[in-house]
Amino acid sequence: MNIRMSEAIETLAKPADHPVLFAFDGPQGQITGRGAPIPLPRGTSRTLPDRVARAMATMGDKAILGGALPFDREDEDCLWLCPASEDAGHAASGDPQALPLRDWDLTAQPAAADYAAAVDHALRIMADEAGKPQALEKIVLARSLLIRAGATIPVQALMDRLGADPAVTAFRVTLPARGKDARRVLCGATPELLLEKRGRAIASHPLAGSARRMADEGQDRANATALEQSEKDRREHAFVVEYIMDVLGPHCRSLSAPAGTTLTHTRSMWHLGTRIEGELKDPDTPSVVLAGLLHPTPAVCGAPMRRAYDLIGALEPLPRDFYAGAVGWCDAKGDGAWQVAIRCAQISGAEARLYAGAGIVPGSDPMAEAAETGAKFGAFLTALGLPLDAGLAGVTKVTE
Ligand SMILES: C=C(O[C@@H]1C=C(C(=O)O)C=C[C@H]1O)C(=O)O
Repeated sequence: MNIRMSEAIETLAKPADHPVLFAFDGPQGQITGRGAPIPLPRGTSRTLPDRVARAMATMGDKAILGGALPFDREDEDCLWLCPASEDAGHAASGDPQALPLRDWDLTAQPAAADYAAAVDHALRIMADEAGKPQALEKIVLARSLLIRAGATIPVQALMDRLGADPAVTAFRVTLPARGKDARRVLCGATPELLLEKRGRAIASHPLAGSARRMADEGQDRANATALEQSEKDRREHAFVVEYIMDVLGPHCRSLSAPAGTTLTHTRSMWHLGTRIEGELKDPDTPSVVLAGLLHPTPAVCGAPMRRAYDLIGALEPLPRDFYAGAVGWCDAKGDGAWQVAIRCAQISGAEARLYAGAGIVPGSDPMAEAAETGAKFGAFLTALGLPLDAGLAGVTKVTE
């Protein structure tokens, strides 16, 4: 499809009449993009800066760009251009009666034991390669849950429930139709800021290193303390900070990360986090271009990046698609916020495919990593009204 951007904006006169193309609700603000479904010309990360520059040239200050970048840099992204308007501040609330889901069944793909076997395989590769050039040092392996419901899954009601946690950004992005999946939506609640830009100022807040929250206060604290003191988790985290500093460094006149990590939390998980802040050399660099350069970070891929990426393709039975890519928005000045697309599902009608991954480094325990992915499904399952630990099916007991 070949659409001139100036034409695209004119055709989108009354955004409130149109379906939601993207919506974000979290610490970086509340943004909704509505309009007739007019995508930016689609393309891969290679052509992203050029496509964005052309769109920006015609945007004026009346438009906003938002959407999703896929995990695989060679796949096509999904960005929409919409008029920025005052009444587009937030999407209408969903029907609160629409959830919990009443009829559902759930299939783990792969099963927890097969996931643990893939983790074990990766650990053996790390052990064999240790000390060699380009040796695999970290890999993030994911698994998925397929949920089939008796009726269409209500995306806006789901997003409202996901957004109840103040630590996360709830999001929904309409994805391009594919085969029989005419209305696909990526929806989730991510705690991880990939990149925020306001003028010259940028920030990133990577997370890596995780522990499950517990209902019992004493156990919950104990999990947090163990995470803070875990040498394995600190190693896992350091790869991400180092990578982000390396990628953003050449674009910044200053960039800094504090020494050590900070403990952060959502309602269902503890994480190690580091807030990185800097000032861009060129304040006009669009936030979406910086997000495109950064992702996938070792928080969702591994180190070295290319080596981990190839192995993910070999060890995971399903394509990640938009999971573990980036979601966000960018205004006409290039300002905006991009989050890591985790704690999310691709929803199509009555089906939702949830994804969760865990970082593997030497010293990881395969079944504990399967349990960690199970815990990461928790927030989404709870929002659907499913049991919090439905994602732990097949995970043999591990001490955490
Ligand atoms: C990959 C995911 O999460 C990432 C992996 C983490 C880890 O391995 O500890 C922590 C936060 C995220 O960066 C996910 O939630 O699917």
